[in-house]
Amino acid sequence: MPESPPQIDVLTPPGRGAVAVISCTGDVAILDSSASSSPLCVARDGYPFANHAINRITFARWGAEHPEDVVVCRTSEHAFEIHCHGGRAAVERIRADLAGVIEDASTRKGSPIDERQRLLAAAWDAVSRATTLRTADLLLHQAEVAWPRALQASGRCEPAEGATFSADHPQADAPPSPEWRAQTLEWVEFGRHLTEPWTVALVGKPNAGKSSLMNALAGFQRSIVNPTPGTTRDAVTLDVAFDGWPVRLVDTAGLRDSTDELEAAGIERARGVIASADLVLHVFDATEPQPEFVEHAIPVANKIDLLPEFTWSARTATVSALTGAGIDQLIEAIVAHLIPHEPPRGLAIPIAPEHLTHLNPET
Ligand SMILES: Nc1nc2c(ncn2[C@@H]2O[C@H](COP(=O)(O)OP(=O)(O)OP(=O)(O)O)[C@@H](O)[C@H]2O)c(=O)[nH]1
Ligand SMILES: [Mg+2]
Repeated sequence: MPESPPQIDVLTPPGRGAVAVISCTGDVAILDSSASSSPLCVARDGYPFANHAINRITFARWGAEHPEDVVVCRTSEHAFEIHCHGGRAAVERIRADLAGVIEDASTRKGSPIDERQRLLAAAWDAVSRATTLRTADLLLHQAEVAWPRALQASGRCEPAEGATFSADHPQADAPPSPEWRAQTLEWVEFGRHLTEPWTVALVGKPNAGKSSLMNALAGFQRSIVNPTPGTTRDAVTLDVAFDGWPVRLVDTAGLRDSTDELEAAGIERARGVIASADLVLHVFDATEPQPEFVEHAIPVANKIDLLPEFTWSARTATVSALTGAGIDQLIEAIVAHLIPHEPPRGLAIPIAPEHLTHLNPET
């Protein structure tokens, strides 16, 4: 059975933090070696990491160019941790550098990381980027069951004549089967959103109650609410979970012709948000005439608490951001719109860019 390649995991949760912790299975000596002239990381005490005691922390500098202060700790003979600045760029740099030396070392050892190992590592990496329990469960199923199975099935691992079949010796460069490819490519967007939230933009005229609605959907005051039209000047985002699905709400500046330079810039930004959102909620004041709706948007009649009675078309959501009436139904409508179906359990779907490249080698 071939050795499994070292696994890199970010242990700190996704999002901003002061410090991030990256764990890596494998020998810490990998930090001392490098295919290029300088080692990946140098301990402040000058000793190679391989000489350091287990569970002792060591201050170190990461990288020769723009070095970064890190703390390295061997946690066992075959694992170590790197504690670094919690910003996304620092984490990504260390992860990429580590992946690079692991790949170099495997190639030098004459056991290059094959396609199957790379695809499985990418799936596990996606698991570590889950932001909700629901997506974590789906991603775990992908990494633990669906992808390993897909890489054994569909003719990918047909043993050569006379050879014994082994799941650990797949035919690394065999193309994905056309049946699986056709089925799984339907789930590209769904798979992407398991690690990146769906975006829902709230747009509409000034004072319609977009910021109030964002706060009502979130359950707390995120966006400034004011009777003065033109209060929100720039897009305000908030990450929430609806029914366990990660959703990024984007509150925008009210859409109107404005001579105010700052407000006009905000409105321009709002149009950009509309173009890139997965779903648009077009919020309007229910006491005012119904506007012409943004294409593909869900119309949302707000302030229904001010109306004794109302009749809107079935596709219009009716809410009061003030009293909370209709908010739960609106959340249900948002979820039904964003996630009308889920892939069948067991089907391996693309959850990392590496999976897409594997399925579409020409791109
Ligand atoms: N009665 C009632 N008032 C509401 C409701 N929602 C918002 N308002 C009021 O309407 C006014 C405008 O609300 P905002 O949430 O700031 O409106 P907006 O659409 O974000 O406005 P801009 O940022 O200026 O584009 C505030 O005075 C809110 O208190 C509602 O459901 N019922
Ligand atoms: Mg606002």
